[in-house]
Amino acid sequence: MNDMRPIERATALDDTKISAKGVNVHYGAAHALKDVSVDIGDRLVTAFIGPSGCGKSTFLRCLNRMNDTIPSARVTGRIEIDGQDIYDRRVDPVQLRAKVGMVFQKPNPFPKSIYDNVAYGPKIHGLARSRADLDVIVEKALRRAALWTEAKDRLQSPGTGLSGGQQQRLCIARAVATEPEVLLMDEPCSALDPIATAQVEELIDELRQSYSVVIVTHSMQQAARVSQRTAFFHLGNLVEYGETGQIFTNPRDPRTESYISGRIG
Ligand SMILES: Nc1ncnc2c1ncn2[C@@H]1O[C@H](COP(=O)(O)OP(=O)(O)OP(=O)(O)O)[C@@H](O)[C@H]1O
Repeated sequence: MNDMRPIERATALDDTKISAKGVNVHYGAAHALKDVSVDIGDRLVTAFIGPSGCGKSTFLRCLNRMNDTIPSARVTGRIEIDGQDIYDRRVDPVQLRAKVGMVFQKPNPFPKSIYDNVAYGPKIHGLARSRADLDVIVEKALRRAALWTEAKDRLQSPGTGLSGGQQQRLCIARAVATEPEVLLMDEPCSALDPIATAQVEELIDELRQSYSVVIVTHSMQQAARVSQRTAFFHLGNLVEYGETGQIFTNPRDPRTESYISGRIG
C-alpha cells in the first residue's frame, strides 16, 4: 500500500453521511468536546488524529451514542446520519448501533464460538429467518473481514482462541454482520503486530467501498495510509479537517503543523 494516497476530490464534493453541528460533550464539569461541526463523507475513510486526551474517542462515541452508556457524559448539539437526528427520542440506540457498527482498540470477542460471535447481532436484530440464512450471513461477514479461509474449519471453536489479529478481524466480521452503513474504529490496530496491522489496514480499504469508515488513530502513518479525509483535534476542538494529503503536506493551522511535525502530542 502507498504511504500517501493521491489527493482526492474536495471535501465539499463528498456525499455527506454524517453531519455534526455544534457538538459539545461534558463529563460532569469537564468540557471534553467543544462545539464540533463537521460533515463526514460516505464511502470514505475519515481519520481522527490528535494528542492524547483531545477528544477523538469522545467524538467517535457520539456517532453511535456510546456516550449514553457513560453516566457523567452529557452530549449537546446535533448529529444527523442520512439527515436523521440520531439523538431524537424516537431513535432506539440499539438499532442505531447496528447501523453504526464499532470496533474497539482491544479485540473483544464474546466468550462464544467464532460462528456465534458473528451470528449474535443478526440474530438479535432478526436478520435471519432460518439457520441456513444465518450460515450465509456468517460466511459473508467472515469473508468481508478476510477471516473466512482461516476460520471456516473451526467455526465452532472459541473466538478467544484466535490470534490477536484474527480476533480483531472477528470483531470486524461481527460489526459488519448486521449490515451497518457506518463503521467506527477506535485505534483498531493498537494491539496488533505489523503484519496483522497491514491486514486490517487492507481490510479498511476494502470496507470503504461499502461504508463510511471513521478511524481514531495515534499513528499518523496509518492515517496517511488508510484515510482520504483527516480531522485534527486539539484540547477538545476540531482544529482542522480536510483531505488527508493536504493535512499532512500543507496544514493550514499552526497547531496541526506542530502535531504532524512532532512538536506537540
Ligand atoms: N468516561 C469518562 N469520564 C470522564 N472523563 C472522560 C471519560 N472519557 C474521556 N474523558 C476525558 O475527556 C477528555 C477526552 O478524552 P478522549 O478519550 O475522548 O480523548 P482521546 O483523544 O481519544 O485520547 P486518547 O488518544 O488518549 O485515547 C480527556 O480529558 C479524558 O480524560
